Amino acid sequence: MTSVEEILATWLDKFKPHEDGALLPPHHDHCLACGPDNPHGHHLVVHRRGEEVHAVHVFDQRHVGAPGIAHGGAVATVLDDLFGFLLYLTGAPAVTRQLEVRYDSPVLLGVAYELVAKIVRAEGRKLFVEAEMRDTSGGLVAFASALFLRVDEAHFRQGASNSPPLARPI
Ligand SMILES: CCCCCCCC/C=C\CCCCCCCC(=O)SCCNC(=O)CCNC(=O)[C@H](O)C(C)(C)COP(=O)(O)OP(=O)(O)OC[C@H]1O[C@@H](n2cnc3c(N)ncnc32)[C@H](O)[C@@H]1OP(=O)(O)O
Repeated sequence: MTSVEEILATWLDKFKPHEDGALLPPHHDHCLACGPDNPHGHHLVVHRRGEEVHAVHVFDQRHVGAPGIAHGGAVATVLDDLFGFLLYLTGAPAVTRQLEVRYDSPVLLGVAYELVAKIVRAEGRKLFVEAEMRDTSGGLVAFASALFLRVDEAHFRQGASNSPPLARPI
């Protein structure tokens, strides 16, 4: 498991400019939504597309809610994390202060969906963002809006003494 200090050591590199079309780096290797080394994760892969970020994503049986349908919390996780890739376009880390998800249609397991997120407005530390998830016919299946707040390194150091986690499942 990567420690907070190891993540901090490489984090600022990720905020260097990324070209249009570039593959954007995961937040860290064990991030629940985008970390390639998290066996429970979504392994979200995200590219920059102009001033937006873009992904094609398939939920699998690990994310099941009702049979055959993705759990709403899993959908929210992916949308929240997609917003986290917009931060690479802003040049500064931020965290979710509020997230709202509208579920328009069931998100089916094993089916590809297209996700796009953008910054709607920036006011000081505040970033107002929106995302859409569409099926291959272009139908809107989910819409999310969120407020992210810029934070400094001290915010992330709050997890340092707990990484890897001290608590164990009982
Ligand atoms: C440089 C080094 C970097 C190192 C990086 C290390 C590794 C990083 C690894 C991975 C990063 C992953 C990145 C993306 C992953 C996906 C996103 C997530 O899952 S993030 C996790 C979930 N979120 C939290 O855990 C936040 C928990 N909350 C907090 O810690 C605090 O609430 C915090 C810091 C976010 C804000 O606290 P306050 O006390 O600083 O600020 P307040 O007072 O709440 O609000 C500031 C302003 O915002 C307004 N505000 C608050 N809520 C609002 C709302 N709902 N609508 C409109 N305005 C609102 C307020 O009125 C205020 O405005 P006025 O400054 O006075 O103008």
